[in-house]
Amino acid sequence: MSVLDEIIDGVRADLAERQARVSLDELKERAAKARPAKDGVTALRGDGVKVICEVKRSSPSKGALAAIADPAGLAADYEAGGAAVISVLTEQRRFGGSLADLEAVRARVDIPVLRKDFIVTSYQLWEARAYGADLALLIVAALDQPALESLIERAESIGLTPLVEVHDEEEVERAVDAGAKVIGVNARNLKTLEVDRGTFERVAPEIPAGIVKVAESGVRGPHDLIAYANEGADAVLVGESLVTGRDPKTAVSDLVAAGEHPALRHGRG
Ligand SMILES: O=P(O)(O)OC[C@@H](O)[C@@H](O)c1c[nH]c2ccccc12
Repeated sequence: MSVLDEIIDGVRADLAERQARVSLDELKERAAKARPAKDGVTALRGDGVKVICEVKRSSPSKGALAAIADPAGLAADYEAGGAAVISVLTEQRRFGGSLADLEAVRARVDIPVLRKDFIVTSYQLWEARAYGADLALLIVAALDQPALESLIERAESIGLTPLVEVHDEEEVERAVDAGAKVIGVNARNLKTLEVDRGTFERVAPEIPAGIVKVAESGVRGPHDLIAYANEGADAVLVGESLVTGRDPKTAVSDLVAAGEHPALRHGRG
């Protein structure tokens, strides 16, 4: 069984518990009271490379990264540094996150918030909306094609922007066929947990013009952002280097400044 399969088994067990506690109707009521979702596509397009900053306590590959006693405070630092979107890991077992983290972050920042989890049912999309998310991650490798299609549709119908994650050319094709408007290329293979920074350069040319391209994982600092930008990234998603660094706000503003440099040639379109 791959790491991804193991993670998803745990996610399904935790999900079953929440579903036993909170009915779908209750979630929908809560979602109806949430502030309307902000458009994730707009937030990730435009001049300069957008920076998505992640609140992440631990990871399956590295174990504990940072305690993050105050996720909302960290998100506020990210926002002050110029982040375009905040990503909040809500998976509990391997990443140490929760819906409470999502809710706390949502209450503190004005920019869009991404629910980062292993979403396998529409219940989780309703949760995302109920706890204030504007975007939700959908991992192609975790879903069969009918499930991917229906989750993209459901996400959009309730106002969420799906960030559809791929690892190779075949998954790009599936994402595009399913109607993805924002595609994230994850340099970390979720089956082996290895990071290959060459993944984006290989896979991004398969993504049609007009779709927002996000380079995910392995960004250590401005030089990695610049490399991804030159390979056509509209945005980068950064976690570990921000949560383990000493000054997240400055680290984000250094990334944002690098992404705004006029010499950068973005592959936008
Ligand atoms: O911490 P990093 O290497 O900067 O990576 C962030 C993000 O890309 C990574 O957390 C991630 C990308 N896709 C995921 C899917 C599930 C969980 C986590 C992820």
